[in-house]
Amino acid sequence: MTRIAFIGGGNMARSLIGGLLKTGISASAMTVAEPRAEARQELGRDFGVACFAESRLAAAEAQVLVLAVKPQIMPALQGELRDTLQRNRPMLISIAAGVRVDQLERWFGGLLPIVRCMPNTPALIGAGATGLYANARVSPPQRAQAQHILDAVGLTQWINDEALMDTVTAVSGSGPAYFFAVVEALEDAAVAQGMPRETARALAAQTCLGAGRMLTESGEDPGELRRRVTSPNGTTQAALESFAADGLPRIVSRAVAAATQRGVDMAAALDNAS
Ligand SMILES: NC(=O)C1=CN([C@@H]2O[C@H](COP(=O)(O)OP(=O)(O)OC[C@H]3O[C@@H](n4cnc5c(N)ncnc54)[C@H](O)[C@@H]3O)[C@@H](O)[C@H]2O)C=CC1
Ligand SMILES: O=C(O)[C@@H]1CCC=N1
Repeated sequence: MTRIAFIGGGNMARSLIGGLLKTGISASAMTVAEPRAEARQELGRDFGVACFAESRLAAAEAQVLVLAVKPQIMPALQGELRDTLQRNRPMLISIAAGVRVDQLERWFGGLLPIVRCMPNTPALIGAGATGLYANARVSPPQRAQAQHILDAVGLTQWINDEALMDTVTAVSGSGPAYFFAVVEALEDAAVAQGMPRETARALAAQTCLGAGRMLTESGEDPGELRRRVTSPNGTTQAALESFAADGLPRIVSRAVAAATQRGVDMAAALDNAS
């Protein structure tokens, strides 16, 4: 039985643990390191996993360590985990935004198999999207193991060029927030025209779900799906022309560039701090 230790028991770790339990992995195969006593209690109560305040205790028997702390905390884990990593040589799976494989190798040891991945919050409901990148030390069975862990919470895509992991973060990692922001704006626009907020929210949210399902279930190109909604000189065309006049593609591409750059900058700040 592969033993998996989660270092950090926050939102993303909870979604992965919940997903893995649903795939049939036993709670006894998982441990969690989490400094907050209340969070440890909740993890034990909700999932039946053993929780520890100290990382080295949670990691002691694990073949896989999922590093699920905030990027800024990552360098501090090296002291807590050094002995365990030297003894067991587990595979590390980092889900931290921005943090590069060469940084993880510097902090935790260059000989370790390391997978850098970027999930997103829909993982909480099993509808996540994750990009994964592996260093050369990850064996084919370990690659399959890493994929199995992330498959438990949604779709996975391997990325061969690590530089594109910051793009993954900017597209699917942060992406749910973009759609929430569009739904908020749609809702506000409807309210401004006199619609009750509850009705506006229900219509906007269900439209987001319906469009997402058509995209993922029909196999059709998004452009084709858009054209099918757009009657010549109809209402959709009026809205899309307004989007085009306001430069929607440029707005989106600038936002994605800003998010990508922030990931790069976050990693650079860790270089300077560690
Ligand atoms: N929230 C999001 O949309 C996404 C977040 N991520 C990444 O996932 C990571 C975790 O994010 P969340 O789960 O949202 O954060 P979170 O704040 O919910 O969880 C982090 C947990 O780590 C714990 N922690 C702090 N110091 C620790 C230590 N020394 N040892 C063990 N645990 C420690 C904290 O108490 C907290 O419970 C971050 O690196 C983030 O970049 C990745 C994809 C999406
Ligand atoms: O905003 C962030 O930095 C994290 C990474 C992706 C989603 N949330």
